[in-house]
Amino acid sequence: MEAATSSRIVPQLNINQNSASLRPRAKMTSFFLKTSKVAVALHSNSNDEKISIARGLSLSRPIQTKDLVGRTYSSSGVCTYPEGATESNSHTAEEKIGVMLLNLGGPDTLNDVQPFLYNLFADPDIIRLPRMFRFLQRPLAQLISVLRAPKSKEGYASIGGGSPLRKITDEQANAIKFALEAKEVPANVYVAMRYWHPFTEEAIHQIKRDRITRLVVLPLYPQYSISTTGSSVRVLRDMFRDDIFLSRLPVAIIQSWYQREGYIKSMADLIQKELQIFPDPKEAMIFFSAHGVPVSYVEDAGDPYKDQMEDCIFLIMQELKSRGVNNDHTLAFQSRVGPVQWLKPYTDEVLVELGQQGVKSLLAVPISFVSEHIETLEEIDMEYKELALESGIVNWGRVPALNCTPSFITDLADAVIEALPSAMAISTSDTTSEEAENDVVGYAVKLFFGSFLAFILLLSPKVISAFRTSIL
Ligand SMILES: C=CC1=C(C)c2cc3[nH]c(cc4nc(cc5[nH]c(cc1n2)c(C)c5CCC(=O)O)C(CCC(=O)O)=C4C)c(C)c3C=C
Ligand SMILES: [Fe+2]
Repeated sequence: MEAATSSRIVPQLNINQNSASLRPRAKMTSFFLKTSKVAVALHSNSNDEKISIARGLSLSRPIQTKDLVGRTYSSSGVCTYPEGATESNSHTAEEKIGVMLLNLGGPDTLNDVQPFLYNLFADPDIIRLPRMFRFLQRPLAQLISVLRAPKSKEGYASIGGGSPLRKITDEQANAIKFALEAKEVPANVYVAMRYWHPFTEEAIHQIKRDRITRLVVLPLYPQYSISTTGSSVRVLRDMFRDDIFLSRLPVAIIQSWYQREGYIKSMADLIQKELQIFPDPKEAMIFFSAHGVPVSYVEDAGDPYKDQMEDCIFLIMQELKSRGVNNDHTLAFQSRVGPVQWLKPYTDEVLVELGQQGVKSLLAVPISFVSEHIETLEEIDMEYKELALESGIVNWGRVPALNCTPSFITDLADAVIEALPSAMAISTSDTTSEEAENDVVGYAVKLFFGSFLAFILLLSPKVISAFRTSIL
């Protein structure tokens, strides 16, 4: 297997990934059902230079997929049209590109912890209740959030009284904006958090106000899980379906990008650098620690998260080997919550076992998230470090999160550019947003005159007499 340049883009918001369908290195399909005129306008835009940057990217091993209306996509995301398809020159309006970064969100202060936890546990993609028990979701969320808040607060207190996620995600958004500008693709970048401010709804509101004409949705989770990207995309799907502007907005959703060459190389760089700090770099075990999910997600709901995680680690190790780094490595899962079975092996148990087996040097690599957060700063740096040292490990190191590492940010900007041409609108109507507004006005006018006509007819002598006859 080799790292590809490309990311995976969903054809539909409700795509149900299964691991078998995810094995191809790079999968690019369009998001929505129908060609939008703006999508076509990309090809005829007078400002062709910018667009050609997006269109010209290609991969060494292109994989082609088709969308529901028969358009073909190369794995670089470049959209080609079936023979005979015509391109319209009618739309020359200026493109306004938006990038929406999906992230989890975290409490800004200790007072935010319980409401943040409530939002998290009220998500049916986090606590998956059988349909007939869904009415219990909110009361249960209230109960669990209140019970868990004291422990969580302790954790957040120990890392400075709140989550660093908002600040770091804002910095990443700015960095991606600059990287896109440097590649001559100016864009507005929005942060859309799932469980705390700025919420997805706030980002969507701003996108509408800014009159964005093309949107790329980029989750800040390298691997797809029902509980992370899946949950945010479900929320977006509901919003897009119910909104006239959004349903006509061409959108591309990148659903996972762990296999991108830029990401794999950036992770390998960080690991290689951190290994140098050990007294004997060759001896240190590379310990990948991923955020867990309940086993039922993978086994019953078909969450591709575990497969993607293993694939991701394979690619990073392959990259390291190509650089002559041949250290042992292992993967374990951290941060389990509640009484159900989570993905195994568990990080805390493996650390103890490794210590008992005589491993002396260990480099922890957080792998499911690209910013520092409570689980790196508190769980790994404090709890797991202490446990490892108690268990006999002598030399402990931890790879920092990617945050705004330039090679990583540049790669995300490339992912956005590659996704742009495949953006499509959900709407099956050919009307533009302006026409859609006219539609609304037209509908109101028809309603008014229709009612007026009905009123006159009802008062006409014939109708009145017919009415009298039928009543009497
Ligand atoms: C890819 C990353 C993540 C997956 C998968 C994930 C699943 C998942 N998480 C919980 C429960 C909690 N997660 C919490 C915090 C949290 N989770 C992630 C990432 C993933 N979660 C991050 C980055 C964070 C930290 C945010 C921050 O504030 O820095 C928390 C709150 C903290 C705590 O009390 O431990 C909970 C609870 C479940 C149940 C789940 C899968 C079903
Ligand atoms: Fe989590």
